[in-house]
Amino acid sequence: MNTSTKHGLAAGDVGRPERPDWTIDQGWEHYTAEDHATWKTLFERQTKLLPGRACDEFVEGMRDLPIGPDQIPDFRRLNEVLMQRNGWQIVAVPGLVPDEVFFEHLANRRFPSGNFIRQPHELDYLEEPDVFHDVFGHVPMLMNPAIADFIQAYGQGGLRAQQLGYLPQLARVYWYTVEFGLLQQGDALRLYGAGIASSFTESQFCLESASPNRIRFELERVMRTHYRIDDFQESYFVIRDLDELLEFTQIDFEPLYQRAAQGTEHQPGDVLADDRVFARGDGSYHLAKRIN
Ligand SMILES: C[C@H](O)[C@H](O)[C@H]1CNc2nc(N)[nH]c(=O)c2N1
Ligand SMILES: N[C@@H](Cc1ccccc1)C(=O)O
Ligand SMILES: [Fe+2]
Repeated sequence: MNTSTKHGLAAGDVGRPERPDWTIDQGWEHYTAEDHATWKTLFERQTKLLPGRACDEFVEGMRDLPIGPDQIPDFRRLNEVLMQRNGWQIVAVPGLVPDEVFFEHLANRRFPSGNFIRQPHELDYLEEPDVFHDVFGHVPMLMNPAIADFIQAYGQGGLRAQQLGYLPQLARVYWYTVEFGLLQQGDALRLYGAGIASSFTESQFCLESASPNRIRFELERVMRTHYRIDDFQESYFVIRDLDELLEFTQIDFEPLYQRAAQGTEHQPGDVLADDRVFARGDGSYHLAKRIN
């Protein structure tokens, strides 16, 4: 089987996963020199940007992992470290997998990662998560105990939200935390979301541009808020620290889902009267009482 094709499927097998859980071999031996060179380009430009922008926990996770510029990481080696640290492992998948498959993996502390890498002409934009987004963006954070437990609980919560019929509300929580979350670190804001940690342009935009809103995270508010998949976020939501995520795992989401689904939905750029918004002055952020 040629596992280096984008979807990792053998000929004649198109559209059908080889295993019911959609996992495939990473096929590390099949990466080409060009694939490794793409990784190196992405790794080097992103590593320069992240000090002072990514939270300390991201930098520490990266430091402790066998992830470097020269090669696309081998999941077998990542798993030795991750498994020993907190029982998580990476499994290779051909791209986006169905929601229930995704949740089932997360609930069992398996993180599905695309095995393919983007093409040189799509360094800044791609539609499906590739190995750079999944490994560079997500895996350092998975080394952190709070994120490790939160993402497992999200998998369990996903299966429940599906049964209750509130998947859109739950997916927004994931989007505005694990993918695009900011947190407070001293007087500054830092990024911890993988979607911004792995993006050359958005890792700068989310912290330095005057244009997006940076709003104190509030669960029900986030559950009501649509997000953009085709452009920079218009709003980022800010948590106090990663332990705040653990508090969410203890909350029964069902009543929040019900209220969020009945109430008004918000567009990505909306700022509401009750929002607490971070404003920037003199290089540090402070929480404005209210901006409107
Ligand atoms: C709602 C859910 O979190 C989301 O849509 C899932 C679906 N399948 C996925 N599949 C992969 N490989 N990676 C992902 O991030 C997701 N996200
Ligand atoms: N506590 C949530 C589950 C969950 C945990 C963590 C993140 C998201 C959701 C529930 O009751 O369903
Ligand atoms: Fe992601």
